[in-house]
Parts: sequence; C-alpha cells; structure tokens
Amino acid sequence: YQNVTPIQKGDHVLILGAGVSGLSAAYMLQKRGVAYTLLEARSRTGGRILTHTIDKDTGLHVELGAEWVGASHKRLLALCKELGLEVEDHSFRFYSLLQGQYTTPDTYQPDVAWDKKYKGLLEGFLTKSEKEKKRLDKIDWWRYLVSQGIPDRELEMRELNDSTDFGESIRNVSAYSGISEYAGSSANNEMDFKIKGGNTQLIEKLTEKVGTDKILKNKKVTHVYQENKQVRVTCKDGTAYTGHKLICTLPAVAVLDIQWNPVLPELQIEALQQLQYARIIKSSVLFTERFWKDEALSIVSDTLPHYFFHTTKNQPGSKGVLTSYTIGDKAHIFSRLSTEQKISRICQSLTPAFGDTESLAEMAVCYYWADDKITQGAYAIYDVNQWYGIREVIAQSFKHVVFAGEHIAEWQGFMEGAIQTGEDAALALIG
Ligand SMILES: Cc1cc2nc3c(=O)[nH]c(=O)nc-3n(C[C@H](O)[C@H](O)[C@H](O)COP(=O)(O)OP(=O)(O)OC[C@H]3O[C@@H](n4cnc5c(N)ncnc54)[C@H](O)[C@@H]3O)c2cc1C
Repeated sequence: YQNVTPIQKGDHVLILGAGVSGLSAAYMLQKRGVAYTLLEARSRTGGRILTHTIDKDTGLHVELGAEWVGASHKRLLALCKELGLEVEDHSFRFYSLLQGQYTTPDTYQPDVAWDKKYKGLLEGFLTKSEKEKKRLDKIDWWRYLVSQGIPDRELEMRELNDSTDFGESIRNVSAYSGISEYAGSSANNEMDFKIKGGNTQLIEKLTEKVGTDKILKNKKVTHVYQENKQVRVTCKDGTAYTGHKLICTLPAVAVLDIQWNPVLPELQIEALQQLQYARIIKSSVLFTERFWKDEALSIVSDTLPHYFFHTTKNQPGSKGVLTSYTIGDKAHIFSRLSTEQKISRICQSLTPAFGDTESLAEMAVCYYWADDKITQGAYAIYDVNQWYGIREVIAQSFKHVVFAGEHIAEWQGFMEGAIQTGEDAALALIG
C-alpha cells in the first residue's frame, strides 16, 4: 500500500463488499474512530464464508465456503481471540482410494528417497533470492516436480492432494505458488481448526462490532466516480453514496463488472481479466449414521467426487456429514448432476471402503462456486508468470481507491489473506 494519501480528520470511507476482508477493514476503521459505510451486493454478509445448518433437528452444520483455520493464520487466530470465538480441532487423517483400492493412513508407504528430497526443496526455498523465486514463477508446479525427479506414484498423489488445495490441476499453478504454499504451511497444511459453531460466527461477531446500521445489503455497486476530493458510487437500485476514500474488496470479476470513471488503468484491467478462479463444488451428504467410524476420516481419491472428509467432526450426535470437495474439470462435470445423482455417485465411489451406503443418505446440500454469479469461482489461482506478473498490478491503488481481498494477499486463497489485506488497506488510509 505505497503511494496512498491518508485520510484527513472527518473523512468518510466507503467499503465495497461485506465479506471478511471488508468487515476487517471496517473493524479497523471503527477502532480508530474513522467513519465508514459498507455496501454489499448480496442479501447477506460473509461472502465466501458460508455456514449452513444441514439438519435443523440436530443443528449439524457444514461449511459451504471456507472450512479450515490454519495454525499459521496468526491474524485470523488473533481476531477470533479478540472476539471471544473458540477454535476447535478440525484436522484429518488421510486415507486413499485409488483404482478402487482403499488404503488406511498407517499402510501407506511413502517413497523415502523422494520424501527426503522434497523436504530439502521446501527448506531450500526459504533461502531463495527474489531472482530465483521469479524463475520458479515461470514454470508450472507439475513440470517443476517432474524436473526434480518425482516418482510417478508420488506425482499422482501430489496432483490429487495439491489440486484439492489450489482447486485446479497443478499444471495450472506456478511452481512459485506451489512451493511457497507448502514451504510456509503448518504440518497439517493449514487444515488445523475451525471456528466452534461454524465459521460464520466470525462474520456475526464482526458485524456486531462494525454496526449493522453501517452495513447496507442488497447494494450492488455498478459505478464508481472519482472526483477531485471525493468518490461517489451508484448501486443497481439507483441509490448513491459519497465518501472521501474507498476500499474495494471485491473479487476480480466483480471489479471488472463495475463502470469506473475515470477508467481503471489498462494494465490493471488486463491483469484482472487474466486472473482465474478455481472451480470447486462442495457437496455435503447427511447420513443417518457415521459408518466411517473414524471421526477424523478424510479420503483422497481418483474418483469424480475427488476428496472426502467428515465435516461434522466434533459435532454431537449419531448422524454425520461427509463432504466431497471436487475441483477443476471434475467439479464442472459433477456440478451438472442432479442432487440424487451426486449422492449416488458419492456413495458408489465410497463402496470399496464401506460397501453400499446409499440407503443411509438422507439428503445433500451442494454449492458450486463457479456458478456463483458474484465470484464466479472459489478463490484466485495464480498460473505461470502470474504471481510476479499480475498480482502487484491488480493490487495497485487508483486515486481515492485502495484494493483488498483474498486474491491479492500473501496468504492468498485463505481467510487470513482477506483479513490481512482488509486491515492493511484501512491502516494505509489511516496513515
Ligand atoms: C469452496 C471454498 C473453500 C475455501 N476454503 C478455505 C479454507 O479452508 N480456509 C480458508 O482460510 N479460506 C478458504 N476459502 C477462502 C475464503 O473463503 C476467502 O479467502 C475469503 O472468505 C474471501 O474473503 P473476501 O472478503 O476477500 O471476499 P468475499 O468473501 O468474496 O467478499 C467480497 C464481497 O463483495 C461482495 N460484492 C461483490 N460485488 C459487489 C458489488 N458490485 N457491490 C457490492 N458488493 C459486492 C460479495 O457479495 C462479497 O460479499 C475457501 C473458499 C471457498 C469458496
């Protein structure tokens, strides 16, 4: 946030988007006594944090958006503490289901020599120069691993595991993005905790602090006019709001959807157009019993539903929910099935592990983020040449406007990154 002119006493800040980034920005401004208004297109706050009660009788809930709080996510953890929210263990054991063969974690035999080499590559990354990091950004993660001699079976596992993290094949991920993610992550790869009662608790607490009267819902901003000393926005419903500065936390497609006057710099528009968002569908199936027995069950598979985990771990009762987390091309194909077909497909995929379970499935709730009209994807994915090529350009402030959000953060793709950029944008304006 260089070259940002700070606000003056009495100035008013407009914040576009009441996801966790916009709410964190507002909370920071509120603590510093700065006036603000949040404008949110949806009829709810939270954006890509979306807890859903799947079974009203038992209160079992699932996360349709962000799931895990990582052990390295210091700002998120500090915010939870400050707001009196408890985080609970949400880590899993990894089973695998490959070519119809079900394998328990204790029987999986990693390739010892490759394991050692891989650990060395991650450690080595931490001392790499900027020049070397930029070089890594020029090739994809898959090709980089091949160039380092990864055995075929390990490559297959990395593709299945890492594509779950990135939401697309690792051929669409720059080697810089891949290695920096794993070199900087906790032992559980940031799949450590979740907020007790659901991640939406964070949104509710932030909303309380920020003030419901300051958050205007159903306000889809369509135009941003920047004048000499102020910024004016108009919304789809014809209403208009004025401020002295603006924090824009919208995902790339939503930024491009706005008519900017004056227009955004051409390079920034091109960069926003190049940024892809991962195709992810989460399908949560409610079962009448937890036939999988292991509360910490998760299964990496080569089947269409891709990755399964026991979402209701730590939630009481005999009923339970398995969520399938399907990515990329698979997500698109899976999303086009009816809910009944999705349940069947999930149960069929699990047959080698548990036999016929379809009669135990009560219902399912599915959310395909690529079909979300506002985000058009789950989270940003930085392809070859993009981390160093376009991220900074997208993040560049423009007159009275400062940008924030998951897609431009160091902890990109995580709640942590959304919070960090929201807070930092507010601090940059405060000066
Ligand atoms: C399937 C999935 C799984 C995930 N898993 C994890 C995880 O395990 N751990 C983790 O930490 N993170 C995870 N994430 C990422 C995390 O959800 C995001 O990083 C974070 O919630 C993004 O917050 P944000 O405020 O930047 O964006 P958003 O939450 O998208 O907020 C932007 C807001 O802007 C609003 N908006 C858009 N256009 C306009 C407009 N024109 N006018 C007004 N408002 C507008 C939107 O409605 C939205 O509310 C996951 C995300 C998804 C989708």
